[in-house]
Amino acid sequence: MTDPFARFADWFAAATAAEANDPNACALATVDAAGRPDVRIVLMKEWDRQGFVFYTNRQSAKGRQLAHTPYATLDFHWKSLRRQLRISGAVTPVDAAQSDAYFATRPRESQLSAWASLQSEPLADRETFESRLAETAARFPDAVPRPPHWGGYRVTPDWFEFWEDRLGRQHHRERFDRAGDGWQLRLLYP
Ligand SMILES: Cc1cc2nc3c(=O)[nH]c(=O)nc-3n(C[C@H](O)[C@H](O)[C@H](O)COP(=O)(O)O)c2cc1C
Ligand SMILES: Cc1ncc(COP(=O)(O)O)c(CN)c1O
Repeated sequence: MTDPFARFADWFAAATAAEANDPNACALATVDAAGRPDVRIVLMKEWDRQGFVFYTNRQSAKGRQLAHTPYATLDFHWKSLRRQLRISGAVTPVDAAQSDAYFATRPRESQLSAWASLQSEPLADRETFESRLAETAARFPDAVPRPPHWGGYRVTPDWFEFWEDRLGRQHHRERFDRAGDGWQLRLLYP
């Protein structure tokens, strides 16, 4: 199979069937303005041939890092399957219509949190956050609009690596590199 998206569909379906929770959880690696790496878990919410989308606060540490260096690597580890998948490429913001559509599917509490949380900024105490949540709830008694600073990012892959555990650490690694309109598949030593 030399189509990494078809392979992704297979592996993601298997992970969805096998994992106890969050088969869409992946580590998101970014680079800060000083060239230092950073990493945290996000949930991959949408994907197609254009790439893999997660949602966050664009003013967070990761948002600032992506504004400065618009590249990222995602790393899924499906423990029950003993599989790892890395996906790396350029990152672009998801457009307003798609971000609005996703935001509208979230529970009200999560929507309020997106307004009330100054994600990654220091928080003096828990009460400060709770009073910001209460103010936001009063401000939006009905539908909660998407905050302008909250939205999706799409990682458009230029490579994938599908890693599978084998006995004796003789693992199987398949690396797909973008090559013109298609993909070049090579094995890597474990
Ligand atoms: C399982 C799991 C899923 C998460 N999903 C997201 C997510 O989709 N978006 C998000 O902004 N933060 C998510 N978080 C929180 C992030 O890991 C992180 O704490 C937060 O985004 C701030 O990261 P930053 O300071 O590097 O920007 C998740 C955490 C866990 C443990
Ligand atoms: C702060 C934050 N933002 C966004 C998400 C994405 O998931 P959801 O849209 O389902 O809340 C998560 C998931 N843990 C999260 O913790």
